[in-house]
Order: sequence, then structure tokens, then C-alpha cells
Amino acid sequence: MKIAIVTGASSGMGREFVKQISRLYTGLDEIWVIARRRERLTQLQEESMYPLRTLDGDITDPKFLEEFAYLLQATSPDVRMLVNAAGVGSNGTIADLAEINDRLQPEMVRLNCEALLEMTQKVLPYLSEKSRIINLASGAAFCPQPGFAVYAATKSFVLSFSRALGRELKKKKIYVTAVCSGPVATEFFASDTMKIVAWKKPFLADPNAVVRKALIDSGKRKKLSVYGGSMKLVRILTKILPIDFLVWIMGI
Ligand SMILES: NC(=O)C1=CN([C@@H]2O[C@H](COP(=O)(O)OP(=O)(O)OC[C@H]3O[C@@H](n4cnc5c(N)ncnc54)[C@H](OP(=O)(O)O)[C@@H]3O)[C@@H](O)[C@H]2O)C=CC1
Ligand SMILES: CC(=O)[C@H](N)C(=O)O
Repeated sequence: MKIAIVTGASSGMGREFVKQISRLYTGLDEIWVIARRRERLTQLQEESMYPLRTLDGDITDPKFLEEFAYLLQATSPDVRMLVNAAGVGSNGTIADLAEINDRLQPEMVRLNCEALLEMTQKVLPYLSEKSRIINLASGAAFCPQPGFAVYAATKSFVLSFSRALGRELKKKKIYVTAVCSGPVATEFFASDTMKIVAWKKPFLADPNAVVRKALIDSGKRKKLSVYGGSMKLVRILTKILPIDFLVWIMGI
């Protein structure tokens, strides 16, 4: 059974990946969609040409991860694509966010880094030649960001992890792409602790376009998918400017 697996499939870019994978890829038997909001995943079936297997649960929950591992073992699928899209962010200083809720930032690390690693580890034995992993990192991975510190650090983890994993899997011809986009118009910015800052608003990208580029870049076996001219420029600047200057700019 050939499948694709998408985490964070109930909204934003994860949802868009399911729709576009369904349109662009032939030969799949199922897409496994993962998120906590079951009704959203069920509705998604209307937008997919492939049968969806709805796995509703919290990917930071060890029980969910155990059941997921058991399902993989029981069905032994040929996973053609894994998209790790589940992720959250909060902005504010580390001290302010800790005062609001001291679990907020540790849980962000647990979801954005640990759960992504756990999902990847579990799926790895079921990936075969020419299969793909797409990890949602962010342009925030390129540089430390005072006021968005833990989120940016989690995304640096995702980028670094993706690059190294891609190298490790090269011999097996399994290709890993880290998606490093700027702000994208999704529910990501709808939470009480994640407000989009004013200067980012003009740069908000359409999730449809970011995901389309990610799938094209993954098809081209690119290690990074960077959407839009402004984010490409940011990437170059973060390579050439001194780190202290960059951190100062980001903290203004
Ligand atoms: N929006 C942006 O500007 C950018 C986002 N990114 C990254 O892209 C990824 C997708 O973000 P985006 O689509 O914008 O955000 P959304 O908020 O729209 O989607 C996040 C998804 O993650 C799922 N999710 C959250 N927590 C859990 C959990 N504990 N277990 C399982 N699923 C969970 C949510 O589903 P549910 O609540 O149903 O569980 C939802 O489907 C994230 O990793 C984000 O960091 C990268 C660059 C820019
Ligand atoms: C939320 C993101 O990841 C985005 N790149 C941003 O910096 O706003």
C-alpha cells in the first residue's frame, strides 16, 4: 500500500499539502492525515481524490505515537511522502511568555522539534527509494529572533535536522526538503499568544503558493524551499551580515 502522511493536516499548509498531493501525485492508495481536530480532517475527504485515513490525536502524546507505530507495523505501508507540518508559535519575550504560561515554550519545543523527530523516526523504516520528507521549518530558522526566540530556535533545529537527515538518507535515494518561508496567511496567527507584527503583514504569502513551490522543490530534490524574493534576500543577508548585527536588527 503506497501512502503519503501529512501532520498538521487540519488547517493551513498541512491541509493545502493534502489537497495538492491528491491532485499532483498518481499511484497512492491512501493519504494519512494527522491533527487533533477530527471534524476538520473528516471534511478534508471532500477535497481529496484519495481515501484519507484520519488519525486524530496529539502528536506530542506518547500514547498517540505508540498507536501510530503500531498502525505502521500492522499495515507495513510504502510511505512515498512524509510531510511534517504540525507546529505552533508564540511571540513575546521569553520572560513574558513564561509569565503567561510556563508550559507554552516547553510545549512548543516538544511539538516543533521532539514530535517532528518522533514522527520521522517512526516512519523512516517505511520509506523506500525516491520517497520524500518535507519538513516545515521557516525563514525564522535563518537567524535568532529576540521576541520570537523559542520559535526561531525550534525552526533552526528543523532546518539543521533536515539538512543532516537528507545527507544520511542520500544513499537510500530518499530526499529531504526543509520549507523556509516568510509569514503565510494561516490560522497560525490566530492564537492569543501569536499576533502578526505590523511590518510582516505586507509579506503574508498564500499557503497555496508556498505549498506548490515546496512540492515542486521536493520533486527537484532541493534541500531548501524558500518562497518569495524577500525571503531569498533575507537568507542571503543572514549569511553575510555579522550575527550580532542581525540579532540587534531582529530585536528592534
Ligand atoms: N504561517 C506561517 O507564517 C508559517 C508557518 N510555518 C510552519 O508551518 C507549519 C504549519 O503552519 P500553518 O499551516 O501556518 O499553521 P496552522 O496553525 O494553520 O496549522 C498548524 C497545524 O498543526 C496542528 N497541530 C498543532 N498542534 C498539534 C498537536 N499537538 N498534535 C497534532 N497536530 C497539531 C494543527 O491541528 P489541530 O489544532 O487540529 O491539532 C494544525 O493542523 C508549522 O510548523 C509552522 O511553524 C513556517 C513558516 C511560516
Ligand atoms: C511564522 C513563521 O514561521 C514566519 N516565517 C514568520 O517569521 O512570521
